[in-house]
Amino acid sequence: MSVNFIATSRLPTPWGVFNMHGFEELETGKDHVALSMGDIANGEPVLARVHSECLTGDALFSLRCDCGYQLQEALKRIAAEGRGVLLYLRQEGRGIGLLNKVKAYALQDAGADTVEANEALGFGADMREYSMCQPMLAHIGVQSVRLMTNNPRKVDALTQFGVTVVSREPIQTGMNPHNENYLATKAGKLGHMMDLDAFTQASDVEIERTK
Ligand SMILES: Nc1nc2c(ncn2[C@@H]2O[C@H](COP(=O)(O)OP(=O)(O)OP(=O)(O)O)[C@@H](O)[C@H]2O)c(=O)[nH]1
Ligand SMILES: [Zn+2]
Repeated sequence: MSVNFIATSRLPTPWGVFNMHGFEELETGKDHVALSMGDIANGEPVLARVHSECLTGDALFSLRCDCGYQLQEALKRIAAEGRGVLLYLRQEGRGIGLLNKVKAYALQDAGADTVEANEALGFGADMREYSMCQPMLAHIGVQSVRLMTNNPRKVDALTQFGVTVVSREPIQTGMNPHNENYLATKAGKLGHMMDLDAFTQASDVEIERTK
């Protein structure tokens, strides 16, 4: 996928000030952003997260998944190193879109797991693609990454599309009673490498409110 670079701005966050780089996919018009911090163009491998949009988890505080927790954790780790990059990709619902994800959640409320729900709607378990990542990273000078992910298929897909992944760094956080089954399905059916005992839990206060 070719991308057009649009502009760079500052993005202050609770963990530090990032640079936000906006891109547009030429073929689809979809927009994506990269958040960066520090000297990412000096040739040293860059701590990186390739994060797929999850409106419910990233912005609406949903406890159904671990996305919002991973997003915060990635930004915190980058800020702690003072150097890194996060690609925020607009591939909501593993690529099926927001409203289809709401339909999938409705099927999950009735007993399906995350993979069965996608398949019942006529989609594959994971419809994302990563061809925009290499050109986005190249534009901001990143040559290789230490990728924060539990998903080995993401490492393979990025590698296939020309991104040099020198290592994988686990990012296990935000487990709570609402997403235990979801995380177990990711580990069991989607091949995520997760040690369910090593997860950081969402705080007791957050869980208490949802009983
Ligand atoms: N279709 C569908 N998409 C979901 C569901 N829960 C989360 N998502 C989407 O899944 C994407 C995140 O993918 P995950 O499978 O959680 O994790 P990953 O990106 O593959 O792997 P990590 O790098 O380890 O986080 C986001 O686009 C979410 O919107 C669900 O139940 N159904
Ligand atoms: Zn999510």
